[in-house]
Amino acid sequence: MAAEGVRVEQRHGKARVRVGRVWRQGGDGSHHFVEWNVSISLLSHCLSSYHRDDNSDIVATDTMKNTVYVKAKECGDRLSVEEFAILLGNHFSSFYPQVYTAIVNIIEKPWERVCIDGKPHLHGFKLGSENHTVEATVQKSGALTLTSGVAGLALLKTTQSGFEKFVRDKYTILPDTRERMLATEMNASWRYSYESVASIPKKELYFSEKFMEVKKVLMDTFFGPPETGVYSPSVQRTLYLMGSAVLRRFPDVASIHLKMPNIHFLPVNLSTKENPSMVKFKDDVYLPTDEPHGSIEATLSRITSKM
Ligand SMILES: O=c1[nH]c(=O)c2[nH]c(=O)[nH]c2[nH]1
Repeated sequence: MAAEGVRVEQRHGKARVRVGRVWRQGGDGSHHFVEWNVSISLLSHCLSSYHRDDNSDIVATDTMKNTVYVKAKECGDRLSVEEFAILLGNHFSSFYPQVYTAIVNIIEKPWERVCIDGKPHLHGFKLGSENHTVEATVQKSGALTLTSGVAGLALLKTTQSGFEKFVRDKYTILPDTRERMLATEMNASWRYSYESVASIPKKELYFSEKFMEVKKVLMDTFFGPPETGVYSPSVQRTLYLMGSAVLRRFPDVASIHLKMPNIHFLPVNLSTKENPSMVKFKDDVYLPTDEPHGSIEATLSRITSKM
């Protein structure tokens, strides 16, 4: 809507609502625990608050924050972070007449059950490394887009990687190689094909299981078999193989975005006039670097033939 010749596109929400939830229902006395960082963004008809001093249509962001805790409390049974995001999105878009779209982002921290003397601890957890992310967009109609992801998955292999026959011009100094380290800190996100809240699988913890399986396919493809590995001719090629393996394996994944920075480990060579080979690089001593790094990303989806 335009007033006074000014168009307003707006949304409002609450960012970084942190919640921990324990479920103590295990028959064996075991506890389950999640830690979520929830961000909510609502698209709603509340232009009068921008145009005039009229807040009568605003859902207070403080109320959104409270709702996260109320809904966490109400979830008496364990649920996946995806289900919680959809539950919140569904609530906001259906409870308030003026809200037409709710976008819920959640980051789940990787708390993992510890093993003591080889035995899973009933209530002890340690923090792993990569986060589980989700974005659920829920429309008032019940239409859904659901994207899950893994953030900060650091992977490295010490061989079976090279880079050769690239563009060579007067600015190029990088030599061709068939022997280098390959390291990345990957962010991957994949969109599920479920298009409505009603159509998501009812199976308990379905998306938690999928998350583990997708991560496994990504890692298996990056590393190859344990004894032999698999040769990577470029980050681009490895990224493509990882993403297409996920599309092949999971019919309900419609597309996947992979962001794979190429984190460089530079060969170390040190010399003085007196000692020209103080340290001579023989694929052994490296200088790890954060910056600059290569940045390589792509989105893969199936080509559907229009027959
Ligand atoms: O796998 C790689 N892809 C590149 O695009 C690139 N560019 C570069 O300098 N090294 C590499 N390695």
